[in-house]
Amino acid sequence: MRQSICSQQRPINSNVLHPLLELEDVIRRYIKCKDIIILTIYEVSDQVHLGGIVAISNPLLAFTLIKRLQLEWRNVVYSEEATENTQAFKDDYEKIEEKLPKAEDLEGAARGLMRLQDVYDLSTKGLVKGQFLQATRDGVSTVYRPSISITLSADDSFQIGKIAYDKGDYYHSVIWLEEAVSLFRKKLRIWNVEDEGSLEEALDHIAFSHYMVSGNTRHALSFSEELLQIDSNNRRVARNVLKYEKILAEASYTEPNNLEPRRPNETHLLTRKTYESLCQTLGSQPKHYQNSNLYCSYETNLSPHLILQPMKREILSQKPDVILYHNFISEAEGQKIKQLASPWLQRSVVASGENQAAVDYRISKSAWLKETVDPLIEKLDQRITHLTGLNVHQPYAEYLQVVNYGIGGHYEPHFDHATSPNSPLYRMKSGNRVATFMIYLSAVEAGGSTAFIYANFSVPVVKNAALFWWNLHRNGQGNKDTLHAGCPVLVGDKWVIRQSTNNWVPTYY
Ligand SMILES: O=C(O)CCC(=O)C(=O)O
Ligand SMILES: [Fe+2]
Repeated sequence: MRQSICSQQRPINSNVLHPLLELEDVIRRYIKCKDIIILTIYEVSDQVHLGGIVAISNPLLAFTLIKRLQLEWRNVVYSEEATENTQAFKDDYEKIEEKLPKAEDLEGAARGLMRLQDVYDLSTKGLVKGQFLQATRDGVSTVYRPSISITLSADDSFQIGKIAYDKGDYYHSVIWLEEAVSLFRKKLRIWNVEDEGSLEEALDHIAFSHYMVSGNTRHALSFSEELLQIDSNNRRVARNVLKYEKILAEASYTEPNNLEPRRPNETHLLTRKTYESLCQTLGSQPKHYQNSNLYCSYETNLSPHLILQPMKREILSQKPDVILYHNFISEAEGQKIKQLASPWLQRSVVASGENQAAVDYRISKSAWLKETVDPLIEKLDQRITHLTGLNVHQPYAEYLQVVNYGIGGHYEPHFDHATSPNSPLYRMKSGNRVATFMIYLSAVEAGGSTAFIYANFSVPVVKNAALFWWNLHRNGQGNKDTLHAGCPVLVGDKWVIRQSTNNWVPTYY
């Protein structure tokens, strides 16, 4: 016997769960609807309740949950099977539909999953089975072991492949549709009302993807032939079969040298290889015992405010200077900052020429907190000043920025200082960013480290610690060694506060 939904303990504090809780209310009232509807909500509830909030940090659960709420629920509610006695249910569903994840959320979740798969070199077959496996020279290694295993269905794999396909990303469509085809084949034409895809759809899309990604006409032909056997009246597919046969029969046809689909470098990142290996490992920086200049100490910066409670300082690197201050913020302060920022979070933007824009290479949400919002902000500002000697008030600095990276959220390699005179920083006459002070407000379960690309090391997320580095040399020139990145969050929810100080020069100088 399943436990009643109403008696189950509700999880708290997760953005993704709000619409689910409302759905539960609707469902409770129409619990006598078709079994399939009840099953779907039970399934989601079970998964969520079993692992609580921890489980929702699993990217596979996040994707399947968003897919259920965005796509599968709609398919069930508007299905023929659900038409009897469900008009009232439909009305309620339409009332809350606005709050449910949108198609763009589903696309974002799928693309986040593909990003994680690329950066952490995860096997697609493993992901489908709920495992986070990475190919190594000696076999496979487990990158992360989830507390509950979420397997992906044929339709889940189809949906990820289809999202890649619609973007013209045939590399990912091939690898995900391969899984979808093999799972749909095993289902022997059993169709679920909530499903969007089918074996026919998957064969159709994979045939064209193979043709597009590596000119693999033989694969395109064999998938099209399989489809034609199932759907013999499909004239379009029959024409495709003829087309592929003709190409292969041409005297001038030569098999492409490399039929392995090649991964696209969408953001044209030159340092991608180093960046990804730093996200997977922690790099090869010397250890403290190998370099006596990298040591831990208590720091007061000669400030009377820190004499009684010095800060635990760990020097991580000297080229560039990077320092980690442990326990910089308390648990309660971190919680409070997250609460203050939450209502104001919006998609993060970056300087793009003279403007600001949302870009694929930075995926997170952020909010700016002025000192007037709460006395805690001023308290933190002062603590930063006591420790670093830097003035962190306007116009010598920006406002505190709180950043939240969800699953797959990242910030590809970049400099915090402006490298072009057209940067908005110069237009505001605030000077360039001298230093960055970044506080980790949360731990993550896997991924999310801060990677210093040229310096070849990465810093794992240490909850409540603060990372500090100088972006500029003493002469005001940008320090190229500071190229750094926020690796994608594999499992968890990463929160940071960042503060950049400027070398603002008053105009009367
Ligand atoms: O999140 C991180 O680890 C790095 C963030 C970062 O580089 C930035 O916000 O400028
Ligand atoms: Fe940065």
